[in-house]
Amino acid sequence: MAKILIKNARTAKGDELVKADILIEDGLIVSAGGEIAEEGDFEVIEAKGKLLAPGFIDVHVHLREPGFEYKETLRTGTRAAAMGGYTTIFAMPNTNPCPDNEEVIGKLIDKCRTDALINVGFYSSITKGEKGSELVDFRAMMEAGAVGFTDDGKGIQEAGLMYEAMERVNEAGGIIAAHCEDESMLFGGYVHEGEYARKNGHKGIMSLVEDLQIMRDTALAEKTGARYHICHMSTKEGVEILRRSKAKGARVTGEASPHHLLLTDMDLKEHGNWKMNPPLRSSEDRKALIKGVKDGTIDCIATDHAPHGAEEKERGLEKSPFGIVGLETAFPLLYTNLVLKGEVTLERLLYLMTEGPSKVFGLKQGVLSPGAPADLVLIDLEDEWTIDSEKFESKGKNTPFDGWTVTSRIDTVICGGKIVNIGGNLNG
Ligand SMILES: NC(=O)N[C@@H](CC(=O)O)C(=O)O
Ligand SMILES: [Zn+2]
Ligand SMILES: [Zn+2]
Repeated sequence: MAKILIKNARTAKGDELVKADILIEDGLIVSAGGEIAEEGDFEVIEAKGKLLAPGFIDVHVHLREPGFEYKETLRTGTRAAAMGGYTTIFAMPNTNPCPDNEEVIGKLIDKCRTDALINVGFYSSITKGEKGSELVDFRAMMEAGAVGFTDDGKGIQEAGLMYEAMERVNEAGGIIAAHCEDESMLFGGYVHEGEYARKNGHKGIMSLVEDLQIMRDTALAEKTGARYHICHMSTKEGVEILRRSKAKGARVTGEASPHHLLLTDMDLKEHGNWKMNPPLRSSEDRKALIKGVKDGTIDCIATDHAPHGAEEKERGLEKSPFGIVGLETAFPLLYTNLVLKGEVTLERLLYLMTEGPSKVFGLKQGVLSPGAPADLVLIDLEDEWTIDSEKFESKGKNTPFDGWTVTSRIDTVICGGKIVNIGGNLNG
């Protein structure tokens, strides 16, 4: 494989951008930082001061294959990811069939060889068919390549079942990623129980729906010693419980999604594109998530990219399915609205999209060190553009951010030493 030298890029160090060249060969980083002489037989990419970072890692993506190919496929979802600067994504198992056995997960891993533009990892479900009763064979699923275990889309309703799952996942050396939702506490709610729901006559979802399972599961993780990761955290109480559990030494981590970091229930509109699970919460919740992002309580940012058909999302807040897309807008939205507004540093944001998730799942990606996979992104931090969902590579156009103007654009994406996105043109 060809050698590539990227000249005159810049990396984020504290509040500064420092000049960096990077040399890659055979799909790996050979050296990074400082100046590298232009001698030898390699392709040179002139970065012209663009920001260089490890390719982004998103540990929470819905690719919808098999079973819901009209919403997304391995191909369209990984193309969307490559547009967003991602080089590694983990796909959720709420598909049909569901990867709860070696055969289904094996087929998905195989199909990625032809269909995926970037690295894809697959979660196994925790229970057979995500039905919440019979546990999968955790060891066998890990041997078949599962990156973790989740029943995402649903919470595990019984404490005893989660306890047993943690015991077995721990024995197998795996990690549970939990969608926290106590269904007995829903009472028909579909948006946050807050000001917007009250004013507009909608049924609310209490924060407790999420917090009760976070309390229960952190207690179970403390008892069992299992690796436990909280998906799409949305409440201030949840952040505080995670902070306390970490202080006790439990092996617990958490992720937050761009929409929960940027929007509140008062941003809701009467359209399905503002409906997701967990729902947009209050401004105190949003502030607590940002605090968690800054102080290290929250370990990574994950989009929870959840594409749906346009007609499904036309059914309004009450009747449309939960979920919004996120892969193609995450970095520009967060850079524009958190970094440029002084809420979070660029270095911290990048950490949460690279090394943070890499550490949670024990990956070799996510760093710019010699020997690491050459998964890289170059970003133009000055370019200003307006989000237009019609231009998405994703089949899902369901975003509340349509029409938002953002600063920064993903310019080049290299995955395993191969250029997969150059100036928005995808390769492969
Ligand atoms: N987040 C969502 O609102 N929807 C997800 C399921 C999930 O992540 O819980 C989906 O599969 O559409
Ligand atoms: Zn979920
Ligand atoms: Zn999800």
